[in-house]
Amino acid sequence: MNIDTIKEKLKELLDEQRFVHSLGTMDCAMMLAKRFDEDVQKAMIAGLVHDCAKCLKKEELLNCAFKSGIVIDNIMISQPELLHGPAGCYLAKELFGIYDSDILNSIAYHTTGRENMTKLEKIIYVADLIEPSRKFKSVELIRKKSFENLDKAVVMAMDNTIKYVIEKGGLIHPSTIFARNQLILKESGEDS
Ligand SMILES: Nc1ncnc2c1ncn2[C@@H]1O[C@H](COP(=O)(O)OP(=O)(O)O)[C@@H](O)[C@H]1O
Repeated sequence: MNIDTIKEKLKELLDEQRFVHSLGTMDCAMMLAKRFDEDVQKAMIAGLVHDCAKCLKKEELLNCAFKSGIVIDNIMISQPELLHGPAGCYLAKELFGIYDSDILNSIAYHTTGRENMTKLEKIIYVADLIEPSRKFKSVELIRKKSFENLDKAVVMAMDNTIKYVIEKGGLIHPSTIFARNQLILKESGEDS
């Protein structure tokens, strides 16, 4: 499926604001892919499709998440906003005919991140947070960092999300903690 066909189909699945966010994420993913020598087409598709399950009702969300093949844990069940990544991975295959595992994993893990993230997974994780319609306080700092050092930008993005979830009194998904620790250890040269 080409990008224009994906856009048309995606428009039917998402509300206006989420569709605009998806186009913004696609553009940022494209720029980051060029900057960090990643496959631009893959980055654009992953950025465009990453939130395709965002507007599903809870029952459908659970159903698609369980069919994705991604391990669905108790934290995800008790915070269902964490299910749209895995559910999106399933829909990406079913509705958009996407079978590239790096694209599918970038969609599946775009909310939590995980240990050993690929370059594409990091690009989608960051692009989701820095796209132009995002307006939170430290967004400009993360935008700037994302074109200088992708790993540091992922850590900054995780810090921002972790603080936000804590302020809401929510549970932090452990994959985010593992991913963040790994990237910080790598940066300080203590991961080997
Ligand atoms: N690592 C995490 N652990 C727990 N909850 C999270 C985590 N990351 C994000 N969330 C929650 O999931 C929601 C959806 O995340 P995300 O898809 O990144 O945001 P958005 O819906 O703004 O695109 C966030 O608003 C937050 O409440």
